[in-house]
Amino acid sequence: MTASTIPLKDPSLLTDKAFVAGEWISSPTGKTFAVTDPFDGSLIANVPDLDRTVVQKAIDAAEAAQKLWARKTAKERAQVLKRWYDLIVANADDLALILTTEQGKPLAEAKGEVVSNAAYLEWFAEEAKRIDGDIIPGANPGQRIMVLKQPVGVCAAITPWNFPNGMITRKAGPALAAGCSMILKPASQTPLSALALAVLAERAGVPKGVFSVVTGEAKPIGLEFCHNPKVAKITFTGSTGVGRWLMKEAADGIKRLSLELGGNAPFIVFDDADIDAAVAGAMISKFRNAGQTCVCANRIYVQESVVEAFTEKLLAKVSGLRLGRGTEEGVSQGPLIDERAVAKMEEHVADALANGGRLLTGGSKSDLGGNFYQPTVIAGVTQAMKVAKEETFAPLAPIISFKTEEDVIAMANDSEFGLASYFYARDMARVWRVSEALEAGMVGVNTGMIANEMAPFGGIKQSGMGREGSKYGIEGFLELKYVCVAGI
Ligand SMILES: NC(=O)C1=CN([C@@H]2O[C@H](COP(=O)(O)OP(=O)(O)OC[C@H]3O[C@@H](n4cnc5c(N)ncnc54)[C@H](OP(=O)(O)O)[C@@H]3O)[C@@H](O)[C@H]2O)C=CC1
Ligand SMILES: O=C(O)[C@H](O)CS(=O)(=O)O
Repeated sequence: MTASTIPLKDPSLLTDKAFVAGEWISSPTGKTFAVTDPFDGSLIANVPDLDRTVVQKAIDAAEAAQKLWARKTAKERAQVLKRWYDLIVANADDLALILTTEQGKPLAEAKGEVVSNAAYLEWFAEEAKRIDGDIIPGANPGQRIMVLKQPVGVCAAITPWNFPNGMITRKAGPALAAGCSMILKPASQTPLSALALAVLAERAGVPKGVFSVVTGEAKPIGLEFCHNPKVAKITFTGSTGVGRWLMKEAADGIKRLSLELGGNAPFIVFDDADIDAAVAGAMISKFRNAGQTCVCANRIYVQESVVEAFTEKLLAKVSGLRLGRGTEEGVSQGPLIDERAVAKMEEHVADALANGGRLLTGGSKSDLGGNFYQPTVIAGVTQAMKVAKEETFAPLAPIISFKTEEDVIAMANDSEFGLASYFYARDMARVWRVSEALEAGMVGVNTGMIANEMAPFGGIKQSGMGREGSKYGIEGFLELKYVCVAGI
């Protein structure tokens, strides 16, 4: 679909201009890059490929604007964020259509992403009013220790293509609530959702310079974010490789970092589990966004005595998945984002089959062509296979059977990643033991869906640092200042 053929109720939400320092700009150098529909590769729009001088301008404006923004009362900032939230919800159908066109996921999922993540703006609008400091008794009778919480300052955000809308409100919500400003670099495959959010931010009354969207080549923009002394913090969602690179580059300036990186989530089904519920959870956790979420079940461990029953029921559900254009009624799986994603899926399937895995369904590209790959289930998978070690980020469900609780915990924790994990069990003692033993920032017990604005989303190990959502989510955008008040 091209920009002009997307049937939007409000066509002004779709823009091919970047939003810098409160102005909508074309590329000063004339350089642009193409945004295409992953369904058929058709051109949607060309957006500015901005160079570092424009990014510097956005940072300068963010620095000036932040000081004024931080001086507003929490209630004033909350009102702006709440208006932004209301506008997103009111325009959710259009935002979902833009999202599906540039990213490929089914429209219902896109709308779910838009609305459930707009909730982070609403949540943090409320949290803005609860950034409480502290008074601590002093070291002697004439002293008091006063603890203030102040905004970190100018924040740079980098977001991925798999949640082109939701990852932005998750970062902007706490940042703006805390009194920070933000310059966002969205993924080059999906910048149109970010720009549409900027249209609504402007309408909501976010002051000029407080929120900018810079589009362009990742590395120069990333370098500017890391080396510009005016940037106090970088918040990133994406691959562990890029997260590691940002950490190194930002080290000289000792910048604050929040990193939501890759995962390799174990999904464990114990013999006392409700098998139907476990299958439902596995379907949502594995196949949402065609397997392209950082919290996707990557390795499905099933206890020996229930592996046959679980697999049979899972296959029945997988056979009901329908591939197609995300805007078509009844489609549950869109295309993968690009050829690179298809190649990784092919590599993991080939490796599993070459090493003794048994293909139960799928295993090849779909007849639809392009970047469509069939939902695939492979049984007889082992810890040695690539699929057990690396994030597939595609619709591959590998089944690994296990004997004991001890064995499966060891296998689940045998990973450098520690983002999400899931397990299904009914024995309460087991629920406590396993929840505590899994090395992950998040554990879903008898559920395949764990993210919402009230919960602290984030990982341990090489899955990153910092949390998004909940009362903890604002902490990464605040500094503590201690004031020693003497002479009392
Ligand atoms: N945790 C998560 O949610 C995600 C994890 N991933 C994992 O990463 C794999 C690869 O996906 P990919 O899209 O390449 O992820 P990347 O980490 O490359 O991209 C994520 C974001 O980082 C930007 N980026 C890339 N390189 C730099 C850089 N040097 N400096 C600053 N920004 C940079 C990208 O920009 P640009 O688009 O312009 O390259 C994009 O905005 C996936 O298969 C998956 O395993 C991917 C996406 C999200
Ligand atoms: O991939 C991600 O960043 C998350 O999985 C998105 S969600 O699970 O929070 O929707």
